[in-house]
Amino acid sequence: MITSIGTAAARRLQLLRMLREAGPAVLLGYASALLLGSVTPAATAAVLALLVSRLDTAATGSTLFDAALLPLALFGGVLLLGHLGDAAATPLEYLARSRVDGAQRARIARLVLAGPTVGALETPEVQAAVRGAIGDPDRGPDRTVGLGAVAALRRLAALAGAVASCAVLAGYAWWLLPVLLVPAGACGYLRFRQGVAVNETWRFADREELHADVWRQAVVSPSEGKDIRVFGLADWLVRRLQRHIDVANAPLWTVMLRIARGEWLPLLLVSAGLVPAYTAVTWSAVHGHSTVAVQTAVLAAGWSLVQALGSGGELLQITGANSALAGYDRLRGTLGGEAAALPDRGALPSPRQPAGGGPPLVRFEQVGFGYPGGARAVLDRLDLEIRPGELLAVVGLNGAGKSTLIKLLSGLYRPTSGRITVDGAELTARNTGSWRSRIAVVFQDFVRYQLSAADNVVLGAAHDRAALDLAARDAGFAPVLARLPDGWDTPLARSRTGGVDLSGGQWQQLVLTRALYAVRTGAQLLVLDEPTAHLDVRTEFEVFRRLAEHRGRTSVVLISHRLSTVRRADRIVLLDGGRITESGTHEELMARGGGYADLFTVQAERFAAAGVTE
Ligand SMILES: Nc1ncnc2c1ncn2[C@@H]1O[C@H](COP(=O)(O)OP(=O)(O)OP(=O)(O)O)[C@@H](O)[C@H]1O
Repeated sequence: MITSIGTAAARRLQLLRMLREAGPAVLLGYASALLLGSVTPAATAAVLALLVSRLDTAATGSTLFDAALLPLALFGGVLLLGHLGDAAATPLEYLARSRVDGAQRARIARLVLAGPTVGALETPEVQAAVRGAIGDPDRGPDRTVGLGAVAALRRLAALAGAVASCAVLAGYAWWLLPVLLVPAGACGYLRFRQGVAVNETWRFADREELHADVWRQAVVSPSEGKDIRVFGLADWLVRRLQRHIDVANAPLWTVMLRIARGEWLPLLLVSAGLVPAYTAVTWSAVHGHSTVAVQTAVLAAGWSLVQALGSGGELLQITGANSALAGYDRLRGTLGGEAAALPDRGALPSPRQPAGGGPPLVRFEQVGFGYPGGARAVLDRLDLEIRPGELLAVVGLNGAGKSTLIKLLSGLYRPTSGRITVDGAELTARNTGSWRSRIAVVFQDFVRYQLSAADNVVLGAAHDRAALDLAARDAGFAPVLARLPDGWDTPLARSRTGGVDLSGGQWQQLVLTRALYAVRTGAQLLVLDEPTAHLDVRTEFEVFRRLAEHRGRTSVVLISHRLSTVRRADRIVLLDGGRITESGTHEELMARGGGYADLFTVQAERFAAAGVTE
C-alpha cells in the first residue's frame, strides 16, 4: 500500500511538472482561477456565519440593515470572485490540457522515430505501449497526460479549498477537524483504489482492443471498403468488431458493477464524519453552548471539506493518465536503448543532405537474419558484394528474402549474425543516419502520402524544379504530370480540394521519380524493389533504359520478377534458401543451366505461348 501511494505521489508530481508545457501565463492564470473557485465555499461559509452572527446580535429596523450590509457586500464579492474563477478556469484548462497533450504526442513521435530500425515497431508490446502512452480517452478509462495534469492541479486546488475549510472549522470548533478529516480521507483513498482497479483490469483487455481498432479502421477505410462490399463482409465484420469490443469490456463491466454495488461504503464514511459533526453542533446551538452562526459555518465548511477530499472524479482522470505515463516509460524502455545510441540523442534525421564521394562498396558478410518472433531464419550466412557503380539484379522465388535483404541494406533491421559493411565500415545504429543520406530506396509497399505531387517526391526537402522535371522524365512520370490540373502542386488525394488520385502504375512512376530525384540530389546507391511491377511493358523498357544511364555514377540494386528486364543488368544474383546461390551476367547464368536459367526459360516460354515478343 505504501509503495502504491508512493508511486502515485511520484506520478502526480510528474503530471504537475508537465504543466510547465502549458506556458507560464496560462499556468498562472489557470492556477489562480482554480484557487479562487476552490476557496469560495470556505469563504462563503465564513461570510454566512458573519451575516448570521450580525443579524443575531443586531436590533431591528435600520440597525439590522446596517449590520447586514458589510457581510452582504462581502458575500456578493465572494460570489463574484468565485464566478470569475470558474468562468476563466474552463478556457484556460482547455488550453493547458491541449498544450501538455501536444508536447506528449511530439515526445512519443520523437521516441518512435529516433530509432533507426523498425523491427521493434512490429511487436504488439510496442504498439500497446504507444496506444497506452497516447491515452485515448475514447478507450475505456485511458486518459491523456494533459487531462491528468489539469486534474492533478484541480486536486491541489481542492486541497487548498480543504485547508481553507479546515481554517474556518478550526475558528469555531477545532475538535471537528479529526471527526471530519479521517472519514473524508478514507473516502478519498477508497476512490483512488477504485481508479487503480479499473485501470489494471483495462490493461488486460488491451489486445482485444487492438483487434477491435483494426476492424474499426477497416470499416471506414475506402480500400478495405471495396473488399467488404464486394465479398459481402459487412455483417461478418460488424459481428467480429462487436465481439472484440464485448470481450474487451466484459472484465471492466464486472469491476464497475462491483464498485457500484459497494457505493454504500463511501456513503457510510461520509456520514460517519458529517452526522456526528452536525449533531454535535446542532445540540450545542440548541443548548445555548454555541450560536446559529457557528452552526451555519460548520454545516457549510464541513460539507465542502468532505467534497474536496472524498470526491473521485479527478482521481479517475489522474489514474487514467498514470497509465499513459507508464505506457511512455515502457516505450522508452523498449525503444530508448537504440535511440540513445545515436550521436545526437533525441534528434531526428534531417532531410536528405547532398553526400560527397562516389558510389559505395557494400558487403554482406555471412549475414544471418530472422524476423523478431519468426520461427525460421530468412537469410543464412549470406555473402554478397554490391560493387561501386554496377547495376545489380537480385532474383528469387516468392518469399526467398529479397525484400528482407533490402530492409537490412537500408538499416531498417540489424543482421542477427554477420555484418554489413559500407566502404569497409560496419553499418551500425550510429552511422545509419549518414548511410541513409547516400541511398534512395523504392519499397515494394511504398507509401502514398496525401501531399502534393512535388511534396510526394521531395518529402520535406526544398524543391529543385529542374531536378524534379528531370527525375519525372527518367521515371516516365512527365506525361502524367502534364495532365495534373495544378502540375507539381496538385494534391494527390481525392479527399482534398482540387485533389486527384493516380492509378497503381502512375503511383509507381511517382515513387520512381522520388528515388531518381534523390539520385540527382546526391544519393549514390539506388535500391528498387519491384519498381516496375505495375508498369506496362513499353513504359518499363523506357524506365529501365533511363535507369541504366545512371550506372557508373550510381550503384543500382534492382529486384524484379520480370527477367526480361533483369537480363540487361551488369550482374544477376539468385537468392535461394537464404543465400546467394548463383552470380553472373545473364549469358553466364544461362550457360550454367542452374536455377536462374530454369526461371528464365519458364518465363520466356510463357511469354512465347502468350504471343508476347520482347
Ligand atoms: N515483417 C515481417 N515479419 C515477419 N516475417 C516476415 C516479415 N516480412 C517478411 N517476412 C517473411 O520473410 C520471408 C521473406 O520475405 P520477403 O518479403 O523478404 O521475400 P521476397 O523474396 O521479397 O518475396 P516476394 O518476391 O514475394 O516479394 C517470408 O517468409 C515472409 O513471410
